[in-house]
Amino acid sequence: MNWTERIFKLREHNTNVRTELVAGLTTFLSMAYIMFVNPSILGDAGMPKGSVFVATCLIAALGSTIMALYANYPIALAPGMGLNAYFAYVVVLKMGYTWEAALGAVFVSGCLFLICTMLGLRELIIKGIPQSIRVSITVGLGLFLALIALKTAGVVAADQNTYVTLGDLHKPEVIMALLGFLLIVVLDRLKVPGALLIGILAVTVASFFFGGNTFHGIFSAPPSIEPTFMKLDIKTALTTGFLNVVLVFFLVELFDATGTLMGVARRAGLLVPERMGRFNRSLLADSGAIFVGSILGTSSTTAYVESAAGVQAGGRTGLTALTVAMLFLACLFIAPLAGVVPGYATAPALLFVACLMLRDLTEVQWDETTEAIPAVVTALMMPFTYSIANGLAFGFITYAVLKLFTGKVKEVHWIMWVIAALFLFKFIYVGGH
Ligand SMILES: Nc1ncnc2[nH]cnc12
Repeated sequence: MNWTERIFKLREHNTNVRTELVAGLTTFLSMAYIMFVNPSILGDAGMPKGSVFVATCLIAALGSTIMALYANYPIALAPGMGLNAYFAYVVVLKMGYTWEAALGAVFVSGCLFLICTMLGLRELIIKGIPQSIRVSITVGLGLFLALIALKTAGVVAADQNTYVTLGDLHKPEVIMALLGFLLIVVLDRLKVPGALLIGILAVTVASFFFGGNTFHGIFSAPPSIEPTFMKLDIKTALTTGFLNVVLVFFLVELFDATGTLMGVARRAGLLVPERMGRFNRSLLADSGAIFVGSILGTSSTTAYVESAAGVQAGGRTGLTALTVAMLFLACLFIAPLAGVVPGYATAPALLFVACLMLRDLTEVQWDETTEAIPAVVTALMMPFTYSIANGLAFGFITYAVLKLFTGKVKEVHWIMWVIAALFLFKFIYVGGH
């Protein structure tokens, strides 16, 4: 038996090395933007961009490797969008803390997160989440992905009066993205292997002819990680004034990662009773990555919803995540090549996956509004607040309140009351952030 079969049990999962590699490449291409976006966002907080680039690649590689080898899950990790913006624009630029102190807060929240996971608190929370909200997590992730994709493709644009509006459909990027989307749907329907990857590469090739894309070479030496390595300020992070920052990091990390893991694992058919041991391992893998990331010099690492693209391409085991890890590692040296895939080339793949994730809406109990409304609220608030954790927070609170006032208190697991109260307290005390 070869090593891939021994470690990842490919046959048991009805998959093979080729499918897993294609799935890994698909997920990687869908999330590679973080290598460039994260340094840009954290750079706004005064962090050295080159160093953040190295930290981002290293923690994505390390986190995804742990997920691959320890949990055998096809889910990749990287510093999450949302929390990086909170880190830079709220904690550093608005509240006036140093980025070193903000890294310290990520470290402390990561430790809390790991302790919480090891004590089995996360499992308890997951068991207490009602079926309707579980379903809506996948749907909400789908809507969240759709928004990211449509915005990246330029199909949806910001508007001062209406928040969102139609983008400029005459732009070559938008047209290429829309054609790429149709190409992926057709190829997938015709069961062509690697449909998503073909779509991404086709738009990338077209971008050289119609989008003004240029080639900047293949290799480059990585910058030094020294400016952010071990620069975290834990002392400030432990002061009382910093408590709410740590609390926000902790709650968003907890529910963002848990929601993503549940949603993507469910789509991969891995959230079944006989495979729950692996799910519990996946929870440990992502909590460990957060505080290691803060030591390297990046905001909170989380399971990536873009992994759903690889799952759609057939990825079912850790070999998919290991492929992503190796590609992130390689990117330390081939950043110019990775940078050649434009956002509007990966957006069609994400939009396609997003559409498929809405299928779970059929599982909502539509004739029982105390189940259906919290489910819809959860799903809607994810894209509309640009946060998976906020979607869950609104869903939990709505669920608890509706059950309380309709005489259905007994249907609610005690942990749901605790979480709903905690989120209510957070919204009242900390407000929107
Ligand atoms: N915060 C986040 N959670 C899940 N997937 C993501 N992909 C990018 N940012 C993410």
